[in-house]
Amino acid sequence: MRYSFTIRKKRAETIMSQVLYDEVPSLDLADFLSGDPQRKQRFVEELGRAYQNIGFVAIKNHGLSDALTNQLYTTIKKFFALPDEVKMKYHLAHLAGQRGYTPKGKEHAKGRNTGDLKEFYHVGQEVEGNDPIRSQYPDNVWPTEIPEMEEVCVTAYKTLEKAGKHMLQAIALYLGLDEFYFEDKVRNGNSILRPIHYYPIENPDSVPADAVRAAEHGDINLITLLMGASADGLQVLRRDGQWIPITALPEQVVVNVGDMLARHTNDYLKSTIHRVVNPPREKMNTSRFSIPFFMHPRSEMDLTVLPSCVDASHPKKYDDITAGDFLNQRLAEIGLKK
Ligand SMILES: O=C(O)CCC(=O)C(=O)O
Ligand SMILES: [Fe+2]
Repeated sequence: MRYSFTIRKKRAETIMSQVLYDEVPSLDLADFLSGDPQRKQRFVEELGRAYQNIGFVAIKNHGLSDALTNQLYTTIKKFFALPDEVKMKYHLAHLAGQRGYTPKGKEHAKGRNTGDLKEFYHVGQEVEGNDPIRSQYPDNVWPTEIPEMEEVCVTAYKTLEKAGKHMLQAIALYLGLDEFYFEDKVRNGNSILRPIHYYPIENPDSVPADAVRAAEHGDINLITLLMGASADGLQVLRRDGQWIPITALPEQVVVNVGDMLARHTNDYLKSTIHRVVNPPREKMNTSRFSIPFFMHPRSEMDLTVLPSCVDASHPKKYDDITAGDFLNQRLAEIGLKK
């Protein structure tokens, strides 16, 4: 039986408001794509329930092969192993970190001044077809020292983008929208693949006392698909204030709700605060790598709160804004844009 969105929402809220997850739920994207209406519906319900609560799931069968994953890690490790002065050739300050390399300690979480203990590389959309949006995006930059980086990163980008579109179809169904509601909004969207290196620190006393790998934050975008989250350190903040470690398996990708989707749904779906904590002092001299894919829509997407997410007990919390304006606001707040 299918409930209307409002009834389903109320029912889920009464049942689920008591639930505190001890771990992030695991789902199989193959269920959604199986062609079996019941399996598909179950995926939608479980995903929605997780997103109303903890804001994170771990999924398998996302389409990224082990071979591609390994190739991607090998490639980005080679890049980050280059000397800082070589990597700095790919730091393009005028692009607000949108493309290429961002050096150590540059980005900080919203509301903080101390930079995170990380360096990263941004890969943006390679526009397909004759879409005039091409003129909005800066070109990708590719390090000449690592010739395979372009192909590996673009292939991973397109694969994660496809998985992200399927996740958005499931989200749209959960919200009582047309399954393809997000399709035209994310076509040639402003998504970013961000390989991150949390670099080794030989002397922990040499960094500010409050410096962490990634300080607590919510992601800016619609949804994030995160590879490599299984390495120790990533934690999500549960509603009761407790930090829950993410324990994804190597074959899983973690997919979480970002602030744009939370805003569009009036916080019906939760953009949960998360962080990457430092290892114990004696292990500060080790590296950690992760590769989030931040799925952004086209800048013109209207993030105005969906009318179906507003009622007497959930008044509209956010002003109307486009995705492009929201992104610019947030880039300034995290130190990447003036
Ligand atoms: O490195 C991780 O596991 C998470 C990174 C993250 O949350 C981010 O870059 O937004
Ligand atoms: Fe994040």
